[in-house]
Amino acid sequence: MTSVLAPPPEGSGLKAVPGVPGIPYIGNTLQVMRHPFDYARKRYDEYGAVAWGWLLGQRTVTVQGPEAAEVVLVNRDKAFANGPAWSYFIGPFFYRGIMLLDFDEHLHHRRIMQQAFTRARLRSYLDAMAPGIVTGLDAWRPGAGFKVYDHVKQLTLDLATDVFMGVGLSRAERDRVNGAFVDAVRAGTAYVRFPVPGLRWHRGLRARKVLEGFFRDQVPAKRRDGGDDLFAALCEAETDDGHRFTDEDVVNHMIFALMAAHDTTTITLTTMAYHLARHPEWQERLREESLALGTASPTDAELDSLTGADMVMKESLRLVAPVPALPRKVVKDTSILGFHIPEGATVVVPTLTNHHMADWWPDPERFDPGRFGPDRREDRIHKYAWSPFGGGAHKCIGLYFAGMQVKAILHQMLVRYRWSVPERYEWPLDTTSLPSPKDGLPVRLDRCETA
Ligand code: HEM
Repeated sequence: MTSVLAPPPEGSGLKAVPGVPGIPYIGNTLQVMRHPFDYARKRYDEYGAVAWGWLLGQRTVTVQGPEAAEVVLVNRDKAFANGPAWSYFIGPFFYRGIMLLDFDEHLHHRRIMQQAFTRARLRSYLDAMAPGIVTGLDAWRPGAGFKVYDHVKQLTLDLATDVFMGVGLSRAERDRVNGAFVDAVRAGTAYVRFPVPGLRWHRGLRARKVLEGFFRDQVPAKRRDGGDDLFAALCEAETDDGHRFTDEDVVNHMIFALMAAHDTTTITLTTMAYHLARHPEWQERLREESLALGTASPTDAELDSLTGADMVMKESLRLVAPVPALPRKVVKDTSILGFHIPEGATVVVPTLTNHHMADWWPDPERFDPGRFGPDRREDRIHKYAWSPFGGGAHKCIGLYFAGMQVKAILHQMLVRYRWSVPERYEWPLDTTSLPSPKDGLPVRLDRCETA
């Protein structure tokens, strides 16, 4: 039965947010997590862009479409806060990560962090990453049933150890740290949100301790010795007016940055690999583009020139947004597109499903990288129609780095391997946590004759 979230203040001219809340606390959580696309379409058809329901234990207003996304992400009257919203999901595991800070404090940290993401720094990260990409890919074993997701995830985790931490680790130590990250990320979408030994939440809390201990032990040496990695960059980062991170800030930001970087990049590359397997003509086009560079280790400018790869990356980020939803807590009464949004509610921008809205994207389910070509630029329909990196004050600080890393890895994959899936294969996408293929995306991997 339809019920309104809260009556709007008298004389405000605002409308009440409609919705079918469902059973308190549980509501429509299972449908949203298991069938996000169907559910979003149904809700949009019934209620339009702004509707509410219980989701993961909270009264949640889901706002669909780029217009509402812009209001929330640009956050002109500072009514939407990141910290309390994200903390609910990942706070115990990613405590005081920059995405969980708000307003003046967030700005203060962001200005310092920006020093670790300058063009010069990114170039040195790319240089540090290049040998690891080659070694990692050369170790892949061609054949049937090669699980792309699992291998790419291992590769991006290993690269993170080189580029982000810049510390030589034994395989066992790497696996311990990498395992802790995996547990910390998975904990965010636990159904049971308190520590029961053996379950996701409990494992996440234990993982946080492992990570804190690991980074805390390394900070003094990093501060002393410096380096070309993100860890050293965060230790050295200083604004023009002399602000720097404390040791605790560095630990918190490192833990967060690793999480922010590796799963998102893995999902992007896996989605690209999936569509390139289903569309061999695009795979060939990108391979030719890569081979035409005529170099074993492309520079950032050369990677930028891979326009086909860029279009495929954008289309893959559209079809599967690695961060599927951006939650915000409403810290004062406000409005979205004429609807009254009361303080205390949670608002969610569902990027994953927004990118599939037929009102904004022609033939939205179709893999069609050409929509990002210079002659079409379908994303220009609205500034927030394509927003896999979010927007406003919290817009992804690593978006350029992500593009470089994804293209550097894809380039090396294309020149070494050709991969395919059976004609009718469709991947089973798991959307209960960050999106990923349930089957790991098994492909037939063959070495290219040119490699
Ligand atoms: C394809 C890959 C990536 C995607 C799709 C992605 C997506 C996002 C999104 C949607 C947000 C905004 C969250 C919000 O507004 O609540 C964000 C924030 C952030 N991302 Fe990324 N990200 C990617 C890669 C990276 C990489 C490689 C790094 C680091 C090297 C990174 C670091 C961050 C950080 C630090 C924030 C928080 C920024 C802030 O709150 O000021 N991301 N990312």
